[in-house]
Amino acid sequence: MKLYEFIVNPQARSGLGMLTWNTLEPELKKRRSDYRLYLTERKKHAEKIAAQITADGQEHCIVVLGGDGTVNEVINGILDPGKVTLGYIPIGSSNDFARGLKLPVPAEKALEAILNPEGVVQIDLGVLEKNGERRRFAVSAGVGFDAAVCHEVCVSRWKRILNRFGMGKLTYAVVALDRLIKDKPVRMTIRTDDGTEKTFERTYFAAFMNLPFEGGGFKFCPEASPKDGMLDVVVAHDLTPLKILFLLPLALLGKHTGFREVTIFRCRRAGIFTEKPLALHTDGEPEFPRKAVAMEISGERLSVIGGTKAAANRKIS
Ligand SMILES: Nc1ncnc2c1ncn2[C@@H]1O[C@H](COP(=O)(O)OP(=O)(O)OP(=O)(O)O)[C@@H](O)[C@H]1O
Repeated sequence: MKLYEFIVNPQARSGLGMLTWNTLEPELKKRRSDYRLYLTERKKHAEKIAAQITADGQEHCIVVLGGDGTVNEVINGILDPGKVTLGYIPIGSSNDFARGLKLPVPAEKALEAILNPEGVVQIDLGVLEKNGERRRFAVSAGVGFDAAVCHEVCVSRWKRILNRFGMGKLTYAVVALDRLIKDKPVRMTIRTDDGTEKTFERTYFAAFMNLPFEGGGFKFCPEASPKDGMLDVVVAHDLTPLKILFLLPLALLGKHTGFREVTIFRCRRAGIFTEKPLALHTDGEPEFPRKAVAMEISGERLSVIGGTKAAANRKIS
């Protein structure tokens, strides 16, 4: 019988993680499923747990119950992504991993799809490289404004307050407005693996995307695919704050792409250079600010349990 290793973030979405686990565990017991439970106790604990589980070099089925941040920690702890099948029960505030892969969101449905899998999707993983250190990402990594928003969301009391009303996603909008007033755009140069160099004089952010959505549903790179071995890059530059306010709602629908202040391109690897250290994130988790970083598609692939048969076989664009 398959052993499911459940890594549960009890604090995801301000405590919903534990409540959700408590409603799902009886179902596992009823079905006599073979499972082990690991509750995360602090930041980066999921990474340690995933490292311990996979240290034997064998194949494992790891089920994550949490948000995008917990998924990020788990993929960074895994020894060899090629030997892991990942199930996901999305209960975070943003859920861009589930959204991008069209995974079922209601916890009962997500569990059902994991226990009775009708297919898996093989996805690429991205890597952010800084000072010799490598961090994998599944959804996206960003430099600048979007990362500064992630930093602030992590410490924001708004997230706790809005999560109580099931509106945690709104935190990103509230914090983004605040940053918009405070942050000044900077000069950024991006060098890609095909030898192209692009310089943007007044850059708000650059996001390197493996999946189409980040920030709780912003469809920044509508064509991003986790299966094409490429990163889709979106750069927001030369904007006025007013124009950003105009474009952000359009970005929820992926309708921001035709504007000249939004540059989108594709690459396998990119070096990013800025005049001052900028905030960074991988899958919404803040990283230490740097002036020079690299992003790339890692070449590793991870199997993710799909939803229904239709979802598992559906072409993920
Ligand atoms: N027991 C814990 N106490 C406090 N923080 C924890 C605990 N376990 C994990 N964490 C941290 O909680 C953070 C957020 O977790 P997660 O991403 O799962 O939920 P979320 O923030 O609600 O969702 P999303 O990332 O989708 O917005 C992660 O940075 C993780 O390290």
